[in-house]
Amino acid sequence: MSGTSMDGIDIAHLRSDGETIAERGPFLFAPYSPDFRKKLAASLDTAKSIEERSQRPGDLADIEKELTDLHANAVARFMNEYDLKADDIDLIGFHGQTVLHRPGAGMTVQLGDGQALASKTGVPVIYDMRAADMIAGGEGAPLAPAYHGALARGLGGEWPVAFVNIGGISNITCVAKDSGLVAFDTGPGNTLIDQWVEMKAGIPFDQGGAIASEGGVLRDLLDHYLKAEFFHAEKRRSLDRNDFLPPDPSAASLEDGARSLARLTAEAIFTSAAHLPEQPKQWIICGGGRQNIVIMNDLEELAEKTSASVFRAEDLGLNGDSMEAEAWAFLAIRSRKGLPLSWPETTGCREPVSGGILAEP
Ligand SMILES: Nc1ncnc2c1ncn2[C@@H]1O[C@H](COP(=O)(O)OP(=O)(O)OP(=O)(O)O)[C@@H](O)[C@H]1O
Ligand SMILES: CC(=O)N[C@H]1[C@@H]2OC[C@@H](O2)[C@@H](O)[C@@H]1O[C@H](C)C(=O)O
Repeated sequence: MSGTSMDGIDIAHLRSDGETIAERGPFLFAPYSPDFRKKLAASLDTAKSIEERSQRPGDLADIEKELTDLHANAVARFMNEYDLKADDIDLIGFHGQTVLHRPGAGMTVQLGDGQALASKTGVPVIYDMRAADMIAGGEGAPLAPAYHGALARGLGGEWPVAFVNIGGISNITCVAKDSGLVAFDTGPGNTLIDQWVEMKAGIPFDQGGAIASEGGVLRDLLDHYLKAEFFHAEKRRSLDRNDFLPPDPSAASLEDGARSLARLTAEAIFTSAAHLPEQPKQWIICGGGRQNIVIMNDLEELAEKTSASVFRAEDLGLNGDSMEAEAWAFLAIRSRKGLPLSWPETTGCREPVSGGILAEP
């Protein structure tokens, strides 16, 4: 799995029948080099000219090849580190890198050559898992909810339970005790914070929220984002990384900007969650944003108003870094068995729909 923050490749090993989780295995993160991150960032602009999803304008074909090779190398490292052979792995779930996501136009593009990954690793690969959902009228995202639902069944405590993934973009899955899942993207996660600290100080992210904790919230800056139609529209929709852009560098000091954008991440989650049929009693936070103490404190403050509790995934024995990669393994198994990856309540598709393409080595 390589997410919208474009920081690297997450690899997780999962044993499951696509319904329940038998075992969560080891995890490895293979970071991209600063050079490759730059290439990926530039590829988002190049991808804007794509009119048909198989097109690879400019250097996108080269980047796709490099990305696939990096994934194959990361899989080899993972197998070596954990003493696994190709025969020990039934399937690889391959997300690829989203470079364009336009649900309104029914188009989502992930770079990544599933066939080449299967040939290089010697393991069957399931890839392109978002496309079928879009053909069925869905947003193409989020897809992790199927896995959040399976994880929730193993938890105790009060219901409903919400899983919030704070990655580049944030998304929520709300699981009620006796009914299905409701899920949607909630707004900016870490991307704006990453872009802001990069722009102002040349650093890739605000480690631990240290910069934000030195700043103050600029309410006007925050309200400008929260006024966006995305938060108030009747219909929930999925986000492209470029749907929200960072503030102008002159808009704030480094610290106040980081503080305000951290607050935005937290308030965006609660503003979007107001569209849920029922408010969660437990909030489980995963994704890199859970490491930002300022975001976490803001979430706790906002949850207190509804007498709900906020947990880091680790508090409940889960792994907030590997969860998305585990989800892609789980989805690959479901795809192989023809089980749904998405439902009307998770992506807005017309009926439950499976998806993904199988590539044999
Ligand atoms: N120690 C940390 N302190 C603060 N922020 C962190 C820390 N570690 C990671 N992050 C943030 O988390 C981001 C990566 O999160 P994650 O890997 O969950 O995103 P992703 O999976 O790429 O995105 P998405 O879920 O949107 O697809 C980084 O870009 C950074 O902003
Ligand atoms: C198009 C796309 O890649 N969307 C990502 C992105 O990152 C978070 C959020 O936006 C979510 O909708 C999705 O990823 C997660 C893993 C998902 O589909 O569940």
